[in-house]
Amino acid sequence: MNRYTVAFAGNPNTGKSTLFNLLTGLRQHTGNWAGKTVITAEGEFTHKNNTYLAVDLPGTYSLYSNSADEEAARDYIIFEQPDVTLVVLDATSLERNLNLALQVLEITGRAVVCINLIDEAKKLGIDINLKAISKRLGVPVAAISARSEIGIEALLDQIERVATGTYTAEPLRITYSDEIEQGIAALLPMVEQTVGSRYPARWIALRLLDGDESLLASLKANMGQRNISGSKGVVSHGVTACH
Ligand SMILES: Nc1nc2c(ncn2[C@@H]2O[C@H](COP(=O)(O)OP(=O)(O)OP(=O)(O)O)[C@@H](O)[C@H]2O)c(=O)[nH]1
Ligand SMILES: [Mg+2]
Repeated sequence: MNRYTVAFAGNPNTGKSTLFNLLTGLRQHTGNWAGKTVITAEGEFTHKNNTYLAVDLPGTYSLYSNSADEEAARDYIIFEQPDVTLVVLDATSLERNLNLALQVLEITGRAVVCINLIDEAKKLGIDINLKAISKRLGVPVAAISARSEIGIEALLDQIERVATGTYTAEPLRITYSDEIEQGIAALLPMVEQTVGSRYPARWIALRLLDGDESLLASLKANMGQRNISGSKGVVSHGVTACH
């Protein structure tokens, strides 16, 4: 029996805590207003032969640095490196919700996309082509209703495939405008040299181009000041150069 970590990410109010409670038997607070989960809650569940540590992250619209919640969710995914990041989406607002999924996929391919509230989507006549979405995103996709307990076993099977490495992800890679891609290409070797292969260098380069000081501070805190400011001051230089 192996033990894996699964982080629950998603926009506010998409049912992360409802799913977390269903799986772990815990009672993380849920409700229909935004921003309830302010600290990460942890609980365990088992599926088939494996145990999973579930981590309920705060709801966020992005992994930029607009709020403490976004920084907490971002730092968890980057530095704790869960075996699986489960991105919980609201089936009734997929277009808006997919933005966060794309951001997660820029950081890690060890992800499962969970489309929740399919009971509500059904009522609205929304038909979701799971196969097409999964093919496009390059990671497993499951449709569930956490409240009505629909689709949970299939979701757990997908989590297992990613956790155990039996699913080979090909996470969608966004190609940006030429100007941004050139900036990434210029920064990438320096970022790779500074942070090593453990961290998502392309994504970090992208955030540094955007002047994300909070990410830089987190990198420094998590990797140690000496590594990151390094002999050449590589990453700091990247930030100032691109403002
Ligand atoms: N109809 C329906 N409602 C759901 C479902 N899952 C969750 N909900 C409801 O959606 C609301 C939000 O659920 P939460 O679990 O608190 O959402 P959350 O993603 O943890 O929210 P934050 O912690 O703010 O990010 C609650 O009223 C839930 O009962 C579902 O599958 N169907
Ligand atoms: Mg919650």
